Amino acid sequence: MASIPEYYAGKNVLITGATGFMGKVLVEKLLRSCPDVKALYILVRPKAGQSMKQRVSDMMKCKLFDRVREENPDFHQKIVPISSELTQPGLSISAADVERLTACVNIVFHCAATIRFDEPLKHALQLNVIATQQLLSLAQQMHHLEAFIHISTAYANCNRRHIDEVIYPPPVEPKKLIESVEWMDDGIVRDITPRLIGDRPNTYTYTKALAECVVQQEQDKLNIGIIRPSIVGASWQEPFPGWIDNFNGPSGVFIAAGKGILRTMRANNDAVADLIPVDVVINLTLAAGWYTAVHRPKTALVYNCTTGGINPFHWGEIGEYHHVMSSFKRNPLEQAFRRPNANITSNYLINQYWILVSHKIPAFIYDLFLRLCGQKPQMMRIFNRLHKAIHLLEYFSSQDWEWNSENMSMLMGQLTPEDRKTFNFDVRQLNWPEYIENYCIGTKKYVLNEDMSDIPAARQHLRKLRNIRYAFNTLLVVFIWRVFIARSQMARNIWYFVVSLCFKFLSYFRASSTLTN
Ligand SMILES: CCCCCCCCCCCCCCCC(=O)SCCNC(=O)CCNC(=O)[C@H](O)C(C)(C)COP(=O)(O)OP(=O)(O)OC[C@H]1O[C@@H](n2cnc3c(N)ncnc32)[C@H](O)[C@@H]1OP(=O)(O)O
Ligand SMILES: NC(=O)C1=CN([C@@H]2O[C@H](COP(=O)(O)OP(=O)(O)OC[C@H]3O[C@@H](n4cnc5c(N)ncnc54)[C@H](OP(=O)(O)O)[C@@H]3O)[C@@H](O)[C@H]2O)C=CC1
Repeated sequence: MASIPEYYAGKNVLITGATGFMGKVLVEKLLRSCPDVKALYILVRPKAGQSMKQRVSDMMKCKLFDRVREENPDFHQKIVPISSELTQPGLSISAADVERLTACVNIVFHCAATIRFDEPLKHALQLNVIATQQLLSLAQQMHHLEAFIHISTAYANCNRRHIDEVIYPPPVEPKKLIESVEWMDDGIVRDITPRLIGDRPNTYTYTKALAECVVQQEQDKLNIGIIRPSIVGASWQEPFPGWIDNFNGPSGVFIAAGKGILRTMRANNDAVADLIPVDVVINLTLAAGWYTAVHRPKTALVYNCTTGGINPFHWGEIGEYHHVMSSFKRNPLEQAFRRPNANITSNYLINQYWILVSHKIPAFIYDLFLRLCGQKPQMMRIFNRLHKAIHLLEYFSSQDWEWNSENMSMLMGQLTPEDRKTFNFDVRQLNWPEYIENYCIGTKKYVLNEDMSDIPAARQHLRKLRNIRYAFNTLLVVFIWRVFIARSQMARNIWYFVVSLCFKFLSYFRASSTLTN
């Protein structure tokens, strides 16, 4: 049987979402580890005033491609951009491009989606469900298609506690919902959204569940694989540790904590923090593409791509052992607002207390200071945005899910020893403290584009912040002393009583230690 690189040799691959976080890693890994792949057709739209070509050329200059660029400087010749806006009829692919794709594509990876939690339902439906439907229709016209791999999310069924590798019945028949929403104006759809999504937290998980159902409906006509990653984080090993390029999920939280802005967050310390490195997801995806094409399973196979059941890591471990905080103290971010020191609690009231004391009051004081210096206040605005993001994420950090990941283990068993190394998705080998350290460094280097040579200056800045805190605390004690204690006879009596008690306690200890010696 062909190995994974042998299978992809000479194949034409179609990828949606190639300009996104996971899509880029998929393109890079295919080019690097399957060097004989024939061509990668990527569906790209023009965006933010940039043409499709410009976007693709910028993407290929990205540091992520350094390794493949070194190994094969002409790698870009294998990338064929196809102009496409997925929310438009026919995915707005030109007739000539449709002809080209249907004539040659052998395998499709569908990564594109809107992953925003606050996306209006109509738009989320358009992109996550209708575009998937349209892509499936296009796939059916492809004469040489061998596999269709759809990227879903492990949280598509987050309304369940135990999630098997099956496609659950959809909350509503997607076709009916699409037809009804079509004629409604945006206001009506907004009003009925909470009723529709029911016990799911957002339109993202809801539409991803519907998309799985749409994909399943084609399982008799296509060879389908569905990958369900949990919380996708920075790369573990490939192409280098710690690569990350966005603020989504935990990355934004880590950065906010590293900058000393985020000081408290609600999470269940005992719940599993089901992070999964992006390179693990992509290795599994490529292996699943190979397996689906070679073995042609009769029904769509679902792969829960998670770590919790195999090598669990808990939110409490991030807080308790301060993996994130200690990493940012060793490798501080530039111009931190305060020293990194975030507290994780599951208690709503304690969290609210810290939000007031450690977020709102410092933001108010800082904004006051900015106003006095004649500058525009900004901290309160930053905190409001942070609270909005955190509020949307807390659903995922406050609960526990159990995913069955048997298909992931089954797939691993099917690989040759060589493929198991090249396309490693064995998360038992993952060392969490080391991974989190590289993740934090990755946010500094690749998301914030900060230079590692500035670390001594950043450490100096943290020392300055610590001295400011000591000075502030001393001033506060003196102030409290002056205002509350020095002015009241009773407070003074209590104070002297406490001091004399401490003194007696100390004398007793000194005496007893002299006796034992
Ligand atoms: C030490 C403690 C550890 C505890 C750690 C717990 C982590 C618990 C993670 C669970 C995670 C589950 C994940 C499910 C797994 C999926 O299946 S899928 C993918 C997950 N999807 C996402 O994470 C998308 C979530 N993000 C959103 O929906 C939108 O960005 C938001 C949060 C609604 C904000 O929307 P918006 O106000 O329009 O703003 P947007 O333009 O997106 O960003 C505004 C600013 O906020 C920043 N920002 C965006 N996202 C974030 C963020 N997550 N955090 C902070 N800042 C952010 C942006 O950088 C931006 O800053 P500027 O560049 O303007 O300075
Ligand atoms: N990140 C995560 O934690 C997780 C992600 N997933 C799933 O993985 C997949 C990839 O996620 P990720 O890479 O993080 O997401 P990104 O947001 O980084 O990428 C989304 C991709 O979809 C493309 N896209 C969005 N809208 C359109 C459109 N209208 N027309 C054409 N292309 C469009 C984007 O293109 P453009 O650059 O033009 O915007 C981009 O390439 C998604 O299906 C997501 O549900 C699952 C679990 C967790």
